[in-house]
Order: sequence, then structure tokens, then C-alpha cells
Amino acid sequence: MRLIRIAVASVNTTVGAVRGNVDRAVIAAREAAEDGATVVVLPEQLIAGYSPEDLVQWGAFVDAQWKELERFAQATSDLGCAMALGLTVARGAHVYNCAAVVHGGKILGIVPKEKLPTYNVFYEARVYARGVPGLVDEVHGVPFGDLIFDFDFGTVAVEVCEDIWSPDGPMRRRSYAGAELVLNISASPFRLGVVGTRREMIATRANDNQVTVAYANLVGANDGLVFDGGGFVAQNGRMLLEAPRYQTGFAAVNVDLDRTRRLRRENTTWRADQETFAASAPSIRRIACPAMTTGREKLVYPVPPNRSFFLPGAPSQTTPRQDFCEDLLDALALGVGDYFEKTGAFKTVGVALSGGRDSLLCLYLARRWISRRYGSLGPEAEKQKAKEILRAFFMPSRYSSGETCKAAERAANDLDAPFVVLPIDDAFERELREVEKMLQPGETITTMARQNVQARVRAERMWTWTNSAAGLFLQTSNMSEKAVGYTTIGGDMEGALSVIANVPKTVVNYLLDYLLETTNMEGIRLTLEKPASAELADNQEDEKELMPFPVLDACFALYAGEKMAPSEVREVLLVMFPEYDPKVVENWAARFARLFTQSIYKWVQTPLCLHVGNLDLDRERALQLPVVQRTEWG
Ligand SMILES: Nc1ncnc2c1ncn2[C@@H]1O[C@H](COP(=O)(O)OP(=O)(O)OC[C@H]2O[C@@H]([n+]3cccc(C(=O)O)c3)[C@H](O)[C@@H]2O)[C@@H](O)[C@H]1O
Ligand SMILES: Nc1ncnc2c1ncn2[C@@H]1O[C@H](COP(=O)(O)OP(=O)(O)OP(=O)(O)O)[C@@H](O)[C@H]1O
Ligand SMILES: NC(=O)CC[C@H](N)C(=O)O
Repeated sequence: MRLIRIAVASVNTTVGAVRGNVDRAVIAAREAAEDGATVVVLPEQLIAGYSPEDLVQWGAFVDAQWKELERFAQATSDLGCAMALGLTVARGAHVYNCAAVVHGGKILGIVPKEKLPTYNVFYEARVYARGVPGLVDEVHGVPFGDLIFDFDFGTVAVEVCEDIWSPDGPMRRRSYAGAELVLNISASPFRLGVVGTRREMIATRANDNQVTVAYANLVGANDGLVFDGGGFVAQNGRMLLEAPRYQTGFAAVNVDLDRTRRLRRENTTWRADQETFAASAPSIRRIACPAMTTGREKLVYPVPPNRSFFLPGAPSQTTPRQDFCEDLLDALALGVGDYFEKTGAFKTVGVALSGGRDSLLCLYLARRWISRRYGSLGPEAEKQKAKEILRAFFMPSRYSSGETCKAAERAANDLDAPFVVLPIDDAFERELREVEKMLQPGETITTMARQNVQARVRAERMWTWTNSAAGLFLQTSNMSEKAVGYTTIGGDMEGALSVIANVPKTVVNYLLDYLLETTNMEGIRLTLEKPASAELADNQEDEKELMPFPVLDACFALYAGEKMAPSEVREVLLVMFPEYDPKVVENWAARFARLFTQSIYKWVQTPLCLHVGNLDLDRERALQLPVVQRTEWG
């Protein structure tokens, strides 16, 4: 047996908070060491915060990170464990996204990331240079490049996040070169489905490379990216540890590294591949780490929790529906809360609460974060915090119904948000009278303008409130209405942070159904009783003005996600929705495509939004589409 204890640690960093980030990392490393860790894995860009984007073009920001790395090494010099953590490092004209290996007060080596994600929400190749196989150099007198580290307990490689997302990443050649343990430092943002992907991918890499993989992820949100934390340890394909997510701190497991070596010896395919590879392999520099790790003599063999090497473990206690909803709600709540807290600009969070679904979900998410953040103070103190922080404003016009008012009031009450009613009819009339004066003969205020002015009066009030109450004004549009421009510029499109802009309306409804079932809140029940309505004109219903939301969301997934032509979308819809008249379905497909293209100009001007899905409308971090375009190709 060659036992080691591996800790994967999640730290909640803020971009630029180099000192605060390192202070948190020192605490995590110290706690893990006290728990007996031999190796502690910390996240990607731990010192800078992720993602620093163009900030790494500021030399002083990069230099400060090296100083902080030295401080980290000093502050952990008494610990017996080896540690890996992330930072940006300059080398000549280039900057690299790196993993540093630290032990006994020394920075032992720096390994640059090789795979730089530049797709979806990532822009790394824009600012970083990539590490290359066989690179050997020094920075600040420390080895830099394609390195592996010989410790007293075994041979270790480090790599950075995306490096593990390719089967042809550096893990392969470093494993063939002798690494038995690969530490992956990650900043992997949450998006639906990613957890299963990570789990399978990490187990697969550990199996392909006959290696032990320890993976640590960042936790917390920065701008629109929400990192869900957690971590994994997988040995030659077998998952040994899955750390809890949405938590700071660490999780640890004992591992017998001899098992990795034994399986390599047994696996003739791996050995043959290694021999072939070794014949033309780039040289990988081995770093001797003379200081001894401590505490390993106390470690015990990791027996399976169910005390059987043959029987399956305990089944999952949760359903896929629960996992889906809880995960998404946690991610969105963390996104709102960290934005509120980390910007340091706000004292309160305000929602224009309509008695409708979208604004209710946004208010619920802010309340959920308060519960996560202050729940440990006890229920009364938590309620008090909610009352201090949350604000709900109901602003009825002549088109608002009594039912929505009741639903809004009850929901605010359920969620401990002070509730204020502010009618807008006077302002609505006054605005229309003034705008009349702007018009020339032949021009009249249109029906649409009459609708939009209501949304704009509300938005203006909300901004004036933010100025006076240090309020974070939550923007409440969902992704489906964003896709077809069913929002008003300067109206309900206003706000400081778009909370559910990446959540389709069918998912908004699904989450609220789930919340009604699990919380039994009367405010949710009253809200769900009425069909979704903008209430900007008499008898308005969103689905009648647009199309049924399941159809709209299908159009969106097929057209914007799968990049199908409208004719292909139509074909799929006909199979998917046989209950509707085919002519109507054809019209919906064509209408969606038209509205989608016509609405790009709208979503390019929406506020920063939380990303929780792979398909999103955001020109900075998702679909990059020109506003001015013709669809002569479609
Ligand atoms: N390509 C382009 N590039 C730049 N700007 C462009 C443009 N096309 C129009 N515009 C400008 O945009 C204006 C039209 O946009 P906008 O003022 O937003 O108005 P518009 O899109 O005409 O109307 C807003 C829609 O959102 C619905 N709505 C509003 C509010 C709440 C809700 C709800 O669901 O609760 C729904 C409402 O019922 C209506 O159908 C034009 O008058 C023009 O000034
Ligand atoms: N009477 C109102 N009082 C306060 N805010 C309102 C009112 N009507 C609309 N709003 C604001 O405008 C936003 C847009 O309205 P929209 O109808 O799209 O969403 P919703 O009312 O929250 O949900 P749903 O579409 O399911 O009815 C609301 O989320 C809310 O923030
Ligand atoms: N920071 C990264 O390299 C993240 C990229 C990786 N594909 C992920 O989503 O986890």
C-alpha cells in the first residue's frame, strides 16, 4: 500500500481580489492539512479570480499575482502537504494561465495551460499564450513548462481545467512519462447537464490514462458566470470522491497509489501504447521535490462506505427532477447573491413584482440566496435579513387585475419582502399627453406605444429607487421572450442584472410548479392560477400573442441551438406537436424565425445576465450575431 490523502478545495474568489483570494486559499489549505491531506488541489486562477479576461493585459495585475503566490508559499510553509493552485504568469511578451506547485514554502514549478477554451462563454485564447509539449524554461527562477513532480509518495502532474476536456491533453503524455496522480485545477462554470458530463469525462480520463485524477473546481459567481464548486477524485476509472457543490471548503479521500501502478502493470494495452509513445515523446522535465510530505503514516485504507467490494453503493436519495430544479435554483441564487455582495455597490435588492411568473421567480431567487447566506443565523434572523435586503414594488395600471395584485402581495409576504403599491395610471396619462405634443399631423400614438409607456414608467421609477436606496434592480425577462423581442426597450428590459435571461419560459413554469409542490407557498399558487400576461392591454395573454411556450421553446432550441433552417424547424415541429393544425404550426415556425432575427437588436442591449445553459442570447458570451442582416439564405 502507498496511501496518500487527497483534498479538493473550492474557494470563492473575486476577480482582482488577489490578497483576499489568497487569504481564503491559505485557510482552505491549512484546514485540509489539519485533516491530514498529503495533496491539496485548489482552483484555476485562484489568485486572479476567474475570468480575468483583458485584465491580464495590466502588467501590475500579473506581477501582483506572483507576489501573492510567494506569500501563499510562505504562509503555508509549515504544512506537510503539496499544493496546486492557479494564477496568471508572465513570460516575455506572453501571459499564461498556469498551475503552480507549492510545498514546504517553495514554489516548485509552474505549468501553463495548453488547451485554451475560446468558445461559448470562454475567451482565453484572446489573452493567453498556450503551453506547448516539451516546453522547458524558468520564470522568476522557478521551472516553467511541461513538468512532472517527483514527491516522496509518487509522481504528480498538474494541468489546468480545459486540459482535461480533450482526450489529447497533456495528461496523456505526462501519464506515459510516469505521472501517477494528475491534479486538475478548474474554473468550470455551471450549465445544465455539466455535472454528469464532468463526472463521466473525469472517470474516462482516469481510465484512459490509467492514472489517479484529482479535480478541484471554483465556487461562486463572477459577472454572469456561476461556478458550482465541487470536485472529484477518480482512480483508473473508479470514482472515489465526489465533493459537495455550492460550498466553500474541501473534501478529502485516502487513495492507495499502488493500485494505479498495479493496474498499469496489468494493462497490456496501456503499456504497449506507452512504449509506442515513448519512442517519439517530447522531453518532459522531472522536478525533484526533496522535502518530505508528512502525516501519511496515520492514513488508513479507503474501505468502501457499504463495506463491500462487490455490491453496489446506496442508491441516490433524489429524483432527476429534484436534481434539475435544485441545481438550477442554487446556481441562479448564487449568481444574484454574489453579484449583490461582491460588487459592494448595493444594500438592497428590488424587483418590480407584477403578480406574474418571471418577477416572482426573480424575487424567490434573491430570497433563496439570503436563506443560503444567512440561514445559519436562525429563522428569525434570516427573515430579518430578508426584510432588510428585499423590496417588492407592485405598479398597477388600469390593465392590472385584482388577482395579480393579490398574488404579488401574497408572494412578497411569503418571501419576507416589504411590499409597496405604486399605481402608474397618472404618470401613464401624463406621458401620453406630453408625447402627443411631439407628433406631427398624421402621426398618432400607436397601440404598441400605449403598451410600452407603462413598462417604461415602471422602469424609470425603479432606476430612481436604485439611486436612492443603493438598490440592485433585478431585470426579469426570460430567454423565450428575449428570443422574440417580447420585451420593451427602456421598459421591462431595464435592470442592473438579468437573472433569468438564460432560462426558457417552459423552465420558468417547471421551476415554479416544483417550488409550489415543495414550499406550498400561497403566493406561488395565486401567481400560477392566471395565464402568463403582460397586462399592458385588455385581455392580453402571452401565448395568444406569440404561440404556446412549448412550441416557442422548441423553435428556439432548433433554430438558435441546432442552427436549423426554418423549413427544417417546421418539419420537426410537425412531428413534435401533432395536436395542432399543420398550417398553424408552419406559421409559427416562420414567425419565430422572423421575430428572432428582428429582435437581435434588442438583446444586444440587455443587462449582464446569468449564464446557466449552453444556448443563450448574449453577444459577449454566447451567440455572436450581427444585428444588421438579411435572411435571403433561409
Ligand atoms: N433593428 C433595429 N435596431 C435598432 N432599433 C430598432 C430596430 N428595430 C426597431 N428599433 C427600435 O425599437 C423600437 C421598438 O422596440 P420597443 O420599444 O421595445 O417596442 P416593441 O418591440 O414594438 O414592443 C414591445 C413588445 O413587448 C411586449 N411586452 C412589453 C412589455 C412587457 C411585456 C411582457 O411580457 O410583460 C411584453 C409588448 O406587448 C410588445 O409586443 C422601435 O420603435 C425602434 O425605435
Ligand atoms: N403591475 C406591475 N407591477 C410591477 N411590475 C410590473 C407590473 N407589470 C409588469 N411589471 C414588470 O415587468 C416585467 C415584465 O412583465 P412580464 O409579463 O413579462 O413578466 P411577469 O409578469 O413577471 O410574468 P408573466 O409573463 O408570467 O406574467 C415583470 O416581470 C415586472 O418586473
Ligand atoms: N476554465 C476552463 O478551462 C473551463 C472549460 C471547460 N470546458 C469547462 O467548462 O469546465
